[in-house]
Amino acid sequence: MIQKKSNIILIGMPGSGKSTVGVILAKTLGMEFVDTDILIQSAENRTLQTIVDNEGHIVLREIEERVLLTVDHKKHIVATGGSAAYSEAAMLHLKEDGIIVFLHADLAALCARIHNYETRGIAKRPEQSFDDLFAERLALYKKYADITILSSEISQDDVVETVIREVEKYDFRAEKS
Ligand SMILES: Nc1ncnc2c1ncn2[C@@H]1O[C@H](COP(=O)(O)OP(=O)(O)O)[C@@H](O)[C@H]1O
Ligand SMILES: O=C(O)C1=C[C@@H](OP(=O)(O)O)[C@@H](O)[C@H](O)C1
Ligand SMILES: [Mg+2]
Repeated sequence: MIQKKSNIILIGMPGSGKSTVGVILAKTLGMEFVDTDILIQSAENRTLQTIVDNEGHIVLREIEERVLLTVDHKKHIVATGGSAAYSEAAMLHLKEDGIIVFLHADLAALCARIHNYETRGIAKRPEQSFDDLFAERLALYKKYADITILSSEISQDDVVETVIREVEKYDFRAEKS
């Protein structure tokens, strides 16, 4: 028997809309919302940028993997951080009960939305440009995505509508039981 998925997992670059779209999706579908960046900060009792500043981006990715592997939420919209896709173990764990939705915005749209590239706690090499990070990650997001939504040119509300339309084609149970 095919196990229906109960979560929607949002992945994508910083600025792709995971956190903001995630909240609207949860309200629209009557589901719960969790942002894994907040789970990390609660577990660590410090900000993501503090982790990067003090211990570097690799340690942030390791902490993120640990936290993602503890996620056992049901019927949640899960907004991940942009670096979640570096962990194969974490992505496969989230996929067990989640449809993975890649919010794919192009570089120009992302740059227009992100104004705090150096202070947002991004898990990147210190000298790494946003363009380079985008190129490095694209293959990872594509690898894990069940659904890809092109979100550069459309409003947050239209992204929400598109996600809902696309997940309906999957084995997904959003209804409350
Ligand atoms: N479809 C969209 N159109 C325009 N702006 C958007 C869209 N999606 C998100 N944004 C804006 O981009 C910024 C970053 O969004 P955010 O949800 O924090 O991204 P993420 O969690 O993926 O890093 C926010 O200011 C948000 O309002
Ligand atoms: O892309 C990244 O390396 C990161 C993005 C952040 O989340 P958003 O994608 O929500 O900005 C956060 O997880 C962390 O600071 C690392
Ligand atoms: Mg976010």
